[in-house]
Amino acid sequence: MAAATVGGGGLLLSRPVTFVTGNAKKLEEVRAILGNSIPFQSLKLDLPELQGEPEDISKEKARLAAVQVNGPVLVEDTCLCFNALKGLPGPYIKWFLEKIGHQGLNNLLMAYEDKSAYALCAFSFALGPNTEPITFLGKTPGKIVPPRGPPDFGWDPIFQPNGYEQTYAEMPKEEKNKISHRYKALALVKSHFAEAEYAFQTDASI
Ligand SMILES: O=P(O)(O)OP(=O)(O)OP(=O)(O)OC[C@H]1O[C@@H](n2cnc3c(O)ncnc32)[C@H](O)[C@@H]1O
Ligand SMILES: [Mg+2]
Repeated sequence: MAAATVGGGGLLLSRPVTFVTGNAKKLEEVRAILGNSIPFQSLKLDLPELQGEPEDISKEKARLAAVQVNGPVLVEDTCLCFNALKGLPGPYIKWFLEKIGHQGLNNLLMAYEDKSAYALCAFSFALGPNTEPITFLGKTPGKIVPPRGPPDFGWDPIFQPNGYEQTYAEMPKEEKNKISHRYKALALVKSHFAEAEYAFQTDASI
């Protein structure tokens, strides 16, 4: 069993939460943003790239991860959505980026005045296999610009958040982590964990 109720209304989880991702940069940011607020371990696993609406993709990712881990899991799926293209590439940004790169993504918007976009992060948490995942969304609006800054992480060089002169790539990491789509979604994850009062069974308590 993945979880049991404990005194005080909290849930006792049989294992620590596993954050499943194949992306080292994501993991780095999640670690930096969460600090010690939620104890988790990570598992490098390339889950299938699914199709559909961001929230549904994230939930399905959590279901697949929970089966693999056989315990509580956290996953996330990130979208980069162009308003002129009605939200595309959205969840398909990974392949668009891989195939056409930063310049190609700029070119997609050449026919449009509107360069506005938003970064969307959908975290899903599942207590274990056969449990319905809960999803937390974080969204940061901005615009698509010609690449500026170190090309360390995905599309960071072409995304300039509203209210900033710098792209995500040009900003100090701490600054990105205060305003990012990932930060906003994780703030909701943290609140959920605080409210749910999950307790984690350690070896000592088994
Ligand atoms: O294993 P998972 O967690 O799925 O990792 P992934 O790299 O496959 O990630 P996604 O499926 O969420 O695809 C999102 C794409 O956007 C990129 N990406 C995700 N977050 C980003 C961020 O904050 N800044 C820039 N690029 C990002 C990422 O490198 C992918 O190319
Ligand atoms: Mg992926």
